[in-house]
Amino acid sequence: MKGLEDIATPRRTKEIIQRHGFSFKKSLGQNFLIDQNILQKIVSAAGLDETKGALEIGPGIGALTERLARTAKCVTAVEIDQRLLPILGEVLAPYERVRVRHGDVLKLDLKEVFAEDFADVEKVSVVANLPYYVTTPILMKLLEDKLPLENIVVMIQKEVAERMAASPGSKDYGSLSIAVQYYSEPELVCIVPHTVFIPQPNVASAVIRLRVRTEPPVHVPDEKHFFEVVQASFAQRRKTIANNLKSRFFTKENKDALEPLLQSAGIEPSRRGETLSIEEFARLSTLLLEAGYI
Ligand SMILES: C[S@@+](CC[C@H](N)C(=O)[O-])C[C@H]1O[C@@H](n2cnc3c(N)ncnc32)[C@H](O)[C@@H]1O
Repeated sequence: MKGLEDIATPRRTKEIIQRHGFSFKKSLGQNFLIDQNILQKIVSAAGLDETKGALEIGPGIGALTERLARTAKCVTAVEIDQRLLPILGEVLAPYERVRVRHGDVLKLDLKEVFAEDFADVEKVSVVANLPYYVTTPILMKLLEDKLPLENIVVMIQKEVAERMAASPGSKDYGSLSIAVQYYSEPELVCIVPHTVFIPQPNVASAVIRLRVRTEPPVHVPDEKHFFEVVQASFAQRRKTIANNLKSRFFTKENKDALEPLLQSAGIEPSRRGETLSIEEFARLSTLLLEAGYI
């Protein structure tokens, strides 16, 4: 917007915060962005244009929101902290296509939000600098609700981003990698230095893009059972897949049935869960279900 300094500069952010007497709440994961380049990278990674909508979670004082408002057709931003509402009302006043909703995103009916706010846009992406204390529940809610999303581009803790994008065989690969990769194709966009935030978080950060899949990469007869098998396989990382599955799904009487079943899925019983691909987990959970063990 002409004549208006961007929110995401150290000077304007401090000015807004001081003028409103705002104090950061660590318990709400409040680390605000003050760097134009990072904001540009986040918005570009989302592939927005004037036909698309953006859902932001946790707008703070609007640093990212104003960027989204300049790029997308419409923006909905959900903020839990009531103290930020008057600030957002003021700083976002120049932008017409922004709606701020007060509430906890985890309690919100997002299908309803989509129906009300995004009825006239072709595609919607979630774009956010997430509160780190609830990263995984928020992302799993977005993915499991099967919302019609194109991309999810979020700033999160670097370690969590690496786990989401990890491949089989890596130390970061686990049930979170499989859950995220079942619903999306993750890609690390960039690692972010502490200096782009006020106040600076005490963990490293990264931006990740999840391209939301229209169809999962594997077919499983029952998603709940599939994820149960995945969870069980990583229950104790040092144990073999056979031992983890025996402890979870088998009894003393029937445990000998597991090894032939693993063999028939093409999986050596001595392997560890962290070496199995999503396709192997799909085969395994289907066989376990068909044989009546789960
Ligand atoms: C890391 S800050 C990001 C602020 C702003 N987007 C920025 O980049 O400067 C996270 C924001 O999420 C808000 N928040 C925390 N928990 C939330 C929840 N459950 N639902 C909605 N917003 C939440 C916080 O109040 C804060 O404004």
